Amino acid sequence: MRKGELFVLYDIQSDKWREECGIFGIFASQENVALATYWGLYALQHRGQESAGIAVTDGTVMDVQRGMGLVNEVFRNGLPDMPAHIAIGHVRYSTTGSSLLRNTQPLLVNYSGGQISLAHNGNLTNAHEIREKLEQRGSVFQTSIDSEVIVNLIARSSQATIEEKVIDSLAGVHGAYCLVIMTETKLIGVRDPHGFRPLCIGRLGEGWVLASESCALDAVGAEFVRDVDPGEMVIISKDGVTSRRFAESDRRAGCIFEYIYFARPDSVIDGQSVYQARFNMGRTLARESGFKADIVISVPDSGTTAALGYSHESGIPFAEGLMKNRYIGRTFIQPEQKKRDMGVRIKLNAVASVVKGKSVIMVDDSIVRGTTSGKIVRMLKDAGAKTVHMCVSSPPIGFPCYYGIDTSARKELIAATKKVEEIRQFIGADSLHYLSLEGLHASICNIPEKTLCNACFNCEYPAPTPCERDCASNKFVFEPGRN
Ligand SMILES: O=P(O)(O)OC[C@H]1O[C@H](OP(=O)(O)OP(=O)(O)O)[C@H](O)[C@@H]1O
Ligand SMILES: NC(=O)CC[C@H](N)C(=O)O
Ligand SMILES: [Mg+2]
Repeated sequence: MRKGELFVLYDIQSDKWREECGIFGIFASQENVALATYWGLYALQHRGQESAGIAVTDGTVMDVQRGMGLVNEVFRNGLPDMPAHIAIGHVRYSTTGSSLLRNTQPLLVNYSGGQISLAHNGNLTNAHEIREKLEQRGSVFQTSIDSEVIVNLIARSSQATIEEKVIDSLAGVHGAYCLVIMTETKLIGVRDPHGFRPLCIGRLGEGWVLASESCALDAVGAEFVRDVDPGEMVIISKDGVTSRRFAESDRRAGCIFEYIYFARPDSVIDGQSVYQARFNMGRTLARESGFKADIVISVPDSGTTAALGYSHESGIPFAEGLMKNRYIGRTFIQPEQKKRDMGVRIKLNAVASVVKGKSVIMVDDSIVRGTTSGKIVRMLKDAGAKTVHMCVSSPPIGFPCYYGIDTSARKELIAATKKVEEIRQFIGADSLHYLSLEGLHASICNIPEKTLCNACFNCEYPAPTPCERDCASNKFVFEPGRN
């Protein structure tokens, strides 16, 4: 580094091609609800690392604290400081609207009916159109996120109760949304009719908890009760929990990538253990690929469970051939350096004593741009690995996601333009095998195949997308951008 040289803050932890948000809500008069939300968000940190926020109410007023960064950074100086019996929280990875302080969630607004706070996981595919119409009718927006459209629609609704206002607001909204909504006296949870994103409900003493994943219920000592159904609204008040079906689902479409990568392996989503699904993916991958080698290694963290399954099925011993720096967070690097190269090297390193002279099967959950796998294959070879067979526990990702995952544009997806053999050459592996879509479905054995969204693999989008799409020519007229 030269003296006086400019440095940029590069968030290696956030250099992820795809994440989404995590939401949490609690109604419990006996608990410190702000603290419980903090721990809940901590457990959901893997779902979004750009910003975090917690909103609380004591029944009369609301307060919200939001900031950029990880949960422990945002609340370094304390939590919202008021006695409260309801709280909601959010960890964000932006899909619509840039990663800015003004776009952090939960949103909190005053309207004629009082105050309302909302946190959203998902992505609305017609938010731009709705926003334009609302602006023409005089609405003003404080953020550039899609989620604010729902808040605005709720505030404008002429329905009498908050439940009716929420239902009214969602009638014309398309895409993916799991919501936690807080009023002064109620906590409301909503899951869109396709059930793209997960949302579950738990019991904590006399109180109730809503969370994106069951691992957050575990973190606060809540007992899992059930998943919120697609098209269902749950209303929690001092009188307990009531449920309303606000829309019929013509096609249930839970995101398949929750099982492959997003969700924590200790979570159970819609009755399917994420760990078991990933382990099965590894076993199926071993049967499909038939590769033989001295050792099976994983690309930590998310490739590890599938690698264990591969080792179990094939009888080839599992070894830790790559180490991940567990303290990886924000790092300063020189702007002219290739960020991702540096990122991979800081994040992962080969264990030469494990891989030297060995033929290696390396299991990872996905290849997106191919940057991670390419660097790691080189790293392993430099450390003395004889051969590297790459096994991927998902099919090639050829199509972007519009339902809450900030996927790369299609042109950045390596499988959109290259065949498997070309990808193998690009990453420098000796062989490459992707899990088949059939093998993937067989691995997620508790969920019927037809109720999952596979659009990133087969271009079969279960709900409207925000662009004109021509599957035959694979041309997208409009790629959703950031603003
Ligand atoms: O082909 P690429 O564009 O390089 O992306 C693919 C890699 O990204 C993801 O891991 P990530 O770095 O998010 O970390 P994690 O597995 O530790 O969560 C995924 O598990 C792959 O390893
Ligand atoms: N990843 C998400 O679920 C993001 C939620 C919302 N669309 C936002 O950008 O804030
Ligand atoms: Mg990974």
